[in-house]
Amino acid sequence: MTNHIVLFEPLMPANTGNIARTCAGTDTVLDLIKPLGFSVDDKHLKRAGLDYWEKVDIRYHENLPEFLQTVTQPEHMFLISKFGTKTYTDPDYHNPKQDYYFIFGKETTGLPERFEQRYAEQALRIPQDDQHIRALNLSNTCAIVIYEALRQQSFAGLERVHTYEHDKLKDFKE
Ligand SMILES: C[S@@+](CC[C@H](N)C(=O)[O-])C[C@H]1O[C@@H](n2cnc3c(N)ncnc32)[C@H](O)[C@@H]1O
Repeated sequence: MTNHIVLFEPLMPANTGNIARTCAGTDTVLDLIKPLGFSVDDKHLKRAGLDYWEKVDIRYHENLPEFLQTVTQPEHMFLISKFGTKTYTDPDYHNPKQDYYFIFGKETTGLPERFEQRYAEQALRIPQDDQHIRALNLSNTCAIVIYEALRQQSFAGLERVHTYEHDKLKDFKE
């Protein structure tokens, strides 16, 4: 089973850097659909994700149709959209034989309307107060959704208990 975070035409390097860090920490593949709003040498991207970039399985796609050709199980592809009529916690993500794809829109305009309409049944919303904000921050939504999938997968492959030499809860150091 592989989880994928898919970013459609991301614009802001700091967001993508943060998301790369989340991917590195959760063994999640990062699919980037071009055009990107930054160069991979961008200093903001590096500042947000430099230590992690090399540790992430990053796959670049020239455009949305090209990305879609790589999805072997379209029924396990989810559009993360505030227009979704289902909640991101509704689907079952726990099957170890499946790959799961979570597709996020660009910071300004989200996902293309036609794409949202075509896969409306697979669009998931993260509940929010629409009177106060128009949308959540992209990198936060990635973390929210991937951790729900991981929770359902019993955090397989991740350390539930830390492996650090120094234990702040136990070792007392002046
Ligand atoms: C800043 S939002 C873009 C908002 C854009 N105006 C739109 O129409 O979607 C960037 C991306 O974050 C995700 N997002 C933000 N808030 C969300 C929410 N409440 N539910 C689901 N996805 C959300 C979506 O993937 C969205 O495409």
